[in-house]
Amino acid sequence: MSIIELFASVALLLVPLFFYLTRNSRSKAPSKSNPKSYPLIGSSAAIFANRNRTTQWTSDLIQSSPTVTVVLRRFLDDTRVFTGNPANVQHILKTKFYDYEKGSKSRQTLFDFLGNGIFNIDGDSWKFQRQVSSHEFNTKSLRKFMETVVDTEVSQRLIPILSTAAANNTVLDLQDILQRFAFDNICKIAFGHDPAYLLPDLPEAEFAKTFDDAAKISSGRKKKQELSNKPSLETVDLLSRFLSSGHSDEDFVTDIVISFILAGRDTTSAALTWYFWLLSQNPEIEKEILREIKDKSESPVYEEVKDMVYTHASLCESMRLYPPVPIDGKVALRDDVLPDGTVIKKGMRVLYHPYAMGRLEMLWGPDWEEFKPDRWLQRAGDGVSNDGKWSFVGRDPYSYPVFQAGPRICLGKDMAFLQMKRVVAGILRRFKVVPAAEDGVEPVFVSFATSKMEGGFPVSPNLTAEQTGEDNSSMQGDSPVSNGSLPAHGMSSASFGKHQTLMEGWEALEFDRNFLEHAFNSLQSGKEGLQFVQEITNHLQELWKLGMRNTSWSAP
Ligand code: HEM
Repeated sequence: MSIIELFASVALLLVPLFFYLTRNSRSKAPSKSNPKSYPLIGSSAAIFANRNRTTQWTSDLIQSSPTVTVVLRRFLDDTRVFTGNPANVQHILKTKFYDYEKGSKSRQTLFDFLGNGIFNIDGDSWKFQRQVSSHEFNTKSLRKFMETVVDTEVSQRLIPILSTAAANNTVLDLQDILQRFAFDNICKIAFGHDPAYLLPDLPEAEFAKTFDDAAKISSGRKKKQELSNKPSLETVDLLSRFLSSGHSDEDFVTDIVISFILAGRDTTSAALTWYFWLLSQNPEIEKEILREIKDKSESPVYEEVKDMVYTHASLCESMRLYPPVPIDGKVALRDDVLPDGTVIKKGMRVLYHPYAMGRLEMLWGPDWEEFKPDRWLQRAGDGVSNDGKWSFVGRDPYSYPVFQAGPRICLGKDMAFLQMKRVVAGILRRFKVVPAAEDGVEPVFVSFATSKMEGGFPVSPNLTAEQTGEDNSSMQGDSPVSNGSLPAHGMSSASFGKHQTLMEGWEALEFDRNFLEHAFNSLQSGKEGLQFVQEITNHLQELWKLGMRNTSWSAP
């Protein structure tokens, strides 16, 4: 075959391939909601150019799309659909629940870390874990345990650290503090042991090391007698519950507990970080919250927390603008058409976008940019004889899928609100959170798995005697701590980043995978992550060998 004939044959083969690969890219002209698409590479150039602000970029595309859905083609026809349309969200999360799954690619990637934990499975296995976990989550005793854990962490760690910073006029990174707080909490609730990550000196320990410590400490509770002698609130963590309630499969318990730790770590802290920033910009709203909190006891009982409707509304409103999980999605198991007409091919990722949806005028009105807890409230009474009490008006979960929606809606939602309201009450009773940045400097929203404030959230916690009526000096005298301060200026992620934590590894990840996929990749990239998994697994194996499942104590 001559050279010319060879070229001709190759060209003949390539031409159909070229037309196949470019068929979509030629179908639409670029527009505000439709970035330029090229043969073979699709919109990869625009995706790359916006890689540091993908949440905002995809949100802008959705906002300017008439259908509030955007189709982005990546390399070699790898297509992703981003939608802000509540009907589409309902379709993938509920109506066609069994046609949209986490997907096998995501499952395989995450398997080594999450195994068959609730986050990583579909079908009957998921259904079973969901039932078991919902049962444990809805017990009054777990709620009480959680209240004790949160109140202890607030009074013995959080407040002393803030008090000392206020007394010494130092600046703290509130984002870091809240992450440490959430980590201590979730480990205590999941394992029953305290990793002590929120300490006055804000240890720079590697995140994974802290996990290791937690696992090591938790081996102390392996003593059978200790457990049977202590059927108290202190021992009703999730791990003990699963083991003692007949779920004796070692892998099952390991996987489920790891899923919970992951779920509870960065979500509530992300929500609260943005919440305190919004309050600092909206003093009138802060005052209203304070009015509500001051009515309640110092350690409010459950009914009092439930009654904090204005605070509840303000948290919902804050997560509307800054959702802790800004983008999440599923994979189509078969060809489909979304309610808005978008054609879905088997294997495509369909992502719903809570961040964009919280900014849609069609859902929230022309004042969507305003932080307005009133959107979630109405005055109780008949409208004429107004008794002045607020009542909460929830929104359709498909228009506000901040906790996902449908059968897989977040299991920890109620627990998260109870925790957050207790933290808000604990802090606002005593402190005014003042951002250290100059007025007018807005923090930057960054999102990888969960949302973060770029460079942290430097604040000066000011004690507010007029708010509490307390003698603050005595409070500071009581506090056992702290040098918990960080430099006020020039703070960047790097300044907190000496330790290669899970969080940081996490942050290096691609934007549009589901958030557990992110977590796994980062863990996989560091020895520490795998070591952590090993530790937990070892711990559970030992626990298993010691026959903890046979202990006879029961939860109160
Ligand atoms: C503000 C706080 C929180 C937010 C915004 C939030 C949000 C979410 C979202 C978006 C999902 C769906 C993830 C996916 O499947 O891709 C989810 C699932 C889940 N969340 Fe949360 N979460 C929060 C707090 C918590 C807490 C504190 C816990 C437990 C300690 C928790 C436990 C779970 C569990 C177990 C699932 C999996 C449910 C299932 O697949 O059936 N979450 N959450």
